[in-house]
Amino acid sequence: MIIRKLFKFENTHIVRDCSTIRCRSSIHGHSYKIELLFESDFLDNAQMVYDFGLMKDNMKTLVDSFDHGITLWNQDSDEYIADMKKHSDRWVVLPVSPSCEQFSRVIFLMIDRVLELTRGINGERDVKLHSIIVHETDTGYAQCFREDAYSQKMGIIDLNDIIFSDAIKADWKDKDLFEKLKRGEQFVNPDSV
Ligand SMILES: Nc1nc2c(c(=O)[nH]1)N=C([C@H](O)[C@H](O)COP(=O)(O)OP(=O)(O)OP(=O)(O)O)CN2
Repeated sequence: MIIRKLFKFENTHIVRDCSTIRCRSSIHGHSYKIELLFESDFLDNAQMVYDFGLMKDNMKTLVDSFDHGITLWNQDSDEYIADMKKHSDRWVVLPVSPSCEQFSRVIFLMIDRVLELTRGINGERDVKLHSIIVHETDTGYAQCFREDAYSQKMGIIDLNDIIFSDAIKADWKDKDLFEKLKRGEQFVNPDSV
């Protein structure tokens, strides 16, 4: 069975080198819709695959980190990156260009790591991240499956190369969340949310 949780955020970017002129030459924003799809053959003690409420802790924190921020590609010009950081407290630097394809890969890697490191305490079994869908507009989306997220052909993405600004981290309940994720520390789900 597959279950799906939808999150939303507002984010701005420029996507260098694409064919769409407005997209490559003007900073613009999107109201992103992010779908997290999980699968399991089993149900937990509440006869759910994975309680939606549990997704509103670390998973939502990471997705919401992009809200009202600008996403920057670390290969963009130093001048552009410095200027954007000067005018926006909330920025994320990625090792990849912020197309919706790469957004979906980045978010897959983060959510997959959270799931891998989180111990469920309500009988959750064999829950796997099926895919991430990133809707950039009402008419265009990318869906990332496991093989895409870890694809050498598309380029390996290293979590160590993702940088959240201090203003973003200041909003996190656990300021050390991403460091813990990168170090592989275990999380335990609460019994109530
Ligand atoms: N495969 C991709 N194509 C495009 C991406 C992308 O991430 N992946 N991104 C863009 C731009 O960001 C652009 O803002 C969105 O393009 P488009 O779908 O053309 O947006 P519109 O709102 O103009 O779409 P309509 O269907 O005409 O309303 C470009 N391409």
